[in-house]
Order: sequence, then C-alpha cells, then structure tokens
Amino acid sequence: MQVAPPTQAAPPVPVASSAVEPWDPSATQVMPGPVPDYDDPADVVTGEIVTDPLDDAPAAPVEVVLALGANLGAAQETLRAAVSDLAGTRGIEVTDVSPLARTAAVGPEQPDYLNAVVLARTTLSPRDLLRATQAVEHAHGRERAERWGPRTLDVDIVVYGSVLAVTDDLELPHPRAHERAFVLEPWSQVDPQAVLPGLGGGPVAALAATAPDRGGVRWLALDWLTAAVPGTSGVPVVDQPAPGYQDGGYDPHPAAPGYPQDGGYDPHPPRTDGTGAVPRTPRP
Ligand SMILES: Nc1ncnc2c1ncn2[C@@H]1O[C@H](COP(=O)(O)OP(=O)(O)OP(=O)(O)O)[C@@H](O)[C@H]1O
Ligand SMILES: Nc1nc2c(c(=O)[nH]1)N=C(CO)CN2
Repeated sequence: MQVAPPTQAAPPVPVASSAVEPWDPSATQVMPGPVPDYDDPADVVTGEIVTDPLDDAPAAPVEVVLALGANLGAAQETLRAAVSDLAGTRGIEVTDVSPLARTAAVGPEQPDYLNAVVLARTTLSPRDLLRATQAVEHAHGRERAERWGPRTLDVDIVVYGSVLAVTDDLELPHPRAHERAFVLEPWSQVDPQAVLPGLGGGPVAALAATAPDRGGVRWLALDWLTAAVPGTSGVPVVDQPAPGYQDGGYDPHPAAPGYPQDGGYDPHPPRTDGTGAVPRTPRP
C-alpha cells in the first residue's frame, strides 16, 4: 500500500451524506452510521479517524430522559446533588424532575433504591451526554463493581430524542428501560403522555403498569428536591419498611401517614388534576 508523503494532501475521503449534513435526531435513526466506502484502498491513509453519528452534536437541542438511582450512602442527598450537577452542566438544560420513588432492588440482593427521572434538553452529542452523566456518577463516588450491584449513584440515558442506536458503549433507548418500573413509573408521573421509542417501547404509563418489578415501587415523594432531608444521613434506604408501603403492592398514593413525620412534607398529596398523576415536582 502506498502512503502519501507528508507534504501531499490526503486524498478526499468519500463521506456519506448523513455525516456532513446537520443531524436531525428527531428523525429516527439506526446506528451505527455509514462506513466510508473507499474506492481505492491503496489511497487510504492509515490512522484516519472515523466517527459515527453518536459523536455528532445535534443541529437543535434534543429532548432526553435520564434515569437516576442510588442505594448506598445518603441516597436522597446524592440524587439531589446529581440533579443539580446535571442542571449545571454546559449543554444540559433540566426541564423537569419526577417524584422520588423508593423501589425494591432488581437484581442481586441489596438495599432498596431511590429512583428518579430527569427530563432535559441537550445540545451535547449522545456520547458527550454519556460522558457528562458518567462524570456526575464519578463525582459521587460511583465505582463499577458487581453488575446491577449496589451503587452510590447510577445515571442512565433512557432516551435521546428518538434515536435508536446499538453500539459497544451506548445503546439508545436504554436496552432495559422498557421493563423497569423503577424507571417507567417516575417517568410516567412527570410526563403521563410519554412514549418510549424502539423495540419493546410504547406508552410509558402502560409499560409501567405491566413491568415485572411494578410491585417493588413502594412509594413516591413529591417535593424531595426542596423539602428537608430527614435526619443527617438522607433517606433511610436500608432495612426499614417505608411508611405507606403496603405488602409490596404498588400504591403511589397510599393512605398511610406522610413520610417523614417531622420533615415537613407530604409525599402523598391528593391528586389534583383528575388524571391520577402526581403533581409535578418543582424544578431545581
Ligand atoms: N443508554 C445508556 N445509558 C448509560 N450507559 C449505557 C447506555 N447504553 C450503554 N451504556 C453502557 O453501559 C455501561 C455500564 O453501565 P452501568 O455500569 O451503569 O450498568 P448498570 O447500571 O450496572 O446496568 P444497567 O445498564 O442495566 O443499568 C456504561 O459504561 C455505558 O458505556
Ligand atoms: N430498584 C432498582 N433496582 C436496580 C436499579 C435501580 O436503579 N433501582 N439499578 C440497577 C442497575 O442499573 C439494578 N437494579
């Protein structure tokens, strides 16, 4: 193979049109993107960087859904801080935050989780968004040990616009979101009309109602971003039955007394709009 001398400009590489036109993530796409089609392999310069569309910043802000979970340490405080960190990240605008859900752990035996869903708009590429969410995880001491094991903070990208992608490091929508009540239930509470794109997708509220772990959603707290965190170490995530938890059955509006009794907030307010949805959590 001939390698061009350093002074000679590299021959133009044919680029498929989607790599150069402004990317419109609202149009459903299947990744990875097109592979350059070299006419003459002898002209290929080694070391060329080939990107796929998951590295491309969108032409306009894209609506994304992020799922947060924590079950080690001061979980509620961590989730609050994570929402604030995401909102403070350049290229991410947090538009809404779901109620906080206490959920039985799916996977290996471990403490209950606190879960929440963040709706945002981003000008970051999907991979830059992944890097940003991982940076937030790291800032809160996230270590990767056991798969599906306990963690101080997990931030998953549930959807990025309507992009469908399967790559080594990023799958969109998140491949297990469609079967996780701990994602779907808080998401449907903050956006009752939401629809999950892709295979296995559909109306989020309907998916939440049939998800295998739906019985593990113990309660939802509304003003968790603004109310005082009970005690000094955040929400008691471990080893305590949550008030309002009724035999493992899912009831987002249990009649049980509010939690915490002394924290000054009521996680079980009356429904206000007749839809059965819990009113929205104030923005951070
Ligand atoms: N949509 C996505 N959101 C976040 N990470 C993703 C996504 N798709 C693929 N990944 C990859 O998954 C890897 C493992 O992620 P993580 O450690 O959060 O998994 P997990 O939380 O144990 O399991 P799960 O993916 O089932 O939630 C990440 O390093 C990332 O590259
Ligand atoms: N209830 C619940 N279970 C889980 C969660 C989570 O966030 N909530 N995250 C996991 C790994 O992503 C594994 N299991």
